[in-house]
Amino acid sequence: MPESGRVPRIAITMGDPCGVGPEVVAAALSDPEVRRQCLPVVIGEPLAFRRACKVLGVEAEVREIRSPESVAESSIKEVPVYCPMRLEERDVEPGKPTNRTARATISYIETAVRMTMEGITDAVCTAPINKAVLASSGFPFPGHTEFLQYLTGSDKAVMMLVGPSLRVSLVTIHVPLREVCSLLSIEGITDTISITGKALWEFFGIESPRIAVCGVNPHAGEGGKFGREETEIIGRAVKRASDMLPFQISGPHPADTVFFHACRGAYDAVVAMYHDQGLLPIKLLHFHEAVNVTLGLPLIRTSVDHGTAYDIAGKGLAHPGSMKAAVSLAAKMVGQGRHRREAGRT
Ligand SMILES: NC(=O)c1ccc[n+]([C@@H]2O[C@H](COP(=O)([O-])OP(=O)(O)OC[C@H]3O[C@@H](n4cnc5c(N)ncnc54)[C@H](O)[C@@H]3O)[C@@H](O)[C@H]2O)c1
Ligand SMILES: N[C@H](C(=O)O)[C@H](O)COP(=O)(O)O
Repeated sequence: MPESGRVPRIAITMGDPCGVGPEVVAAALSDPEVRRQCLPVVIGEPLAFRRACKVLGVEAEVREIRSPESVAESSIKEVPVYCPMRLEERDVEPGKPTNRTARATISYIETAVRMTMEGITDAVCTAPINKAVLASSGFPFPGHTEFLQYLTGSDKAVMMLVGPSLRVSLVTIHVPLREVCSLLSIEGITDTISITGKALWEFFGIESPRIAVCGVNPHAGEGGKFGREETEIIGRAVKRASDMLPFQISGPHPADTVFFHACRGAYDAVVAMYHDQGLLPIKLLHFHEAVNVTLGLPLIRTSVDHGTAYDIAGKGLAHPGSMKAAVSLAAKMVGQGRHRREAGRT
């Protein structure tokens, strides 16, 4: 079947098997609406997935597949699970990861990316990893975003969180607050605006994206009195991006009010300067329904808006809303991307 006709195949990584990942994946895949939109393949440990199904009372037909290609043979009723690295019971105990758990977690991401780059699957959707656990096992990347940039050989990856009424992209991602201002550059901000606008057009069906860019200081610097980043860096990036790109770009806006207007429909996305500036408003409004999307890669990647939540892992308490939304958005992005490519050919 041609790529354009097939139901989107989504490689869903289980994330840390000791976190809430297995539960939210199992719950999401038991939702008929999610299943209608895609053919999923779970990349992770079957022990953890079966345990999650049991805790939730989900009756899933779990089929372990021996090779990634076998996903194509799955029936609509089954949940194919591919396991690139076997673990034992002691490695998947909720809240108690081991070094082997960390290595397996990394192998799930590598496998999902490889499958998608090879065209076996159409998108990657990831359940949460624990960054501190991975770091203590020697993993050199701060999170998925930076690892995916490395695995796909991309120049830049942009983190965008997508909620029902707000989309937010970040200029800096997993860095200490004290380093943020020294990491802001005209080029970096311009590239973030550019990648954001292109993604809004390609994957979200927005013909002429409206992008608001935040300042970093109180009142966007108050004309230089509260900081000069707005006049010397951010304002120049907004000017350069407006000259170069076919989008409606404005700013620097005071960050304390721009999100209020954005979530009421004034903008299609807000570009924030640092992690909590952008993620705080969206998680406040949309925790359990927002999706983390990585832009700038040669593949589609979505993820949940929450972490491993060890405090509730294995108890059947984790809200699956963000995981459902992440799978669903990945499928929609596959469809919208195909639509744009096909329209470009006609
Ligand atoms: N997509 C990802 O891989 C991702 C996203 C965010 C955080 N993390 C990582 O997760 C780890 C823990 O991070 P954290 O403690 O800051 O955030 P967290 O999201 O794991 O937990 C924060 C709070 O929210 C609750 N919570 C989280 N998910 C929930 C859900 N689905 N349903 C109900 N309650 C939920 C937790 O119980 C906790 O009280 C860190 O290593 C962090 O880096 C990973
Ligand atoms: N910054 C994200 C959040 O707070 O939701 C989260 O840490 C996930 O990041 P990666 O997708 O890079 O793992």
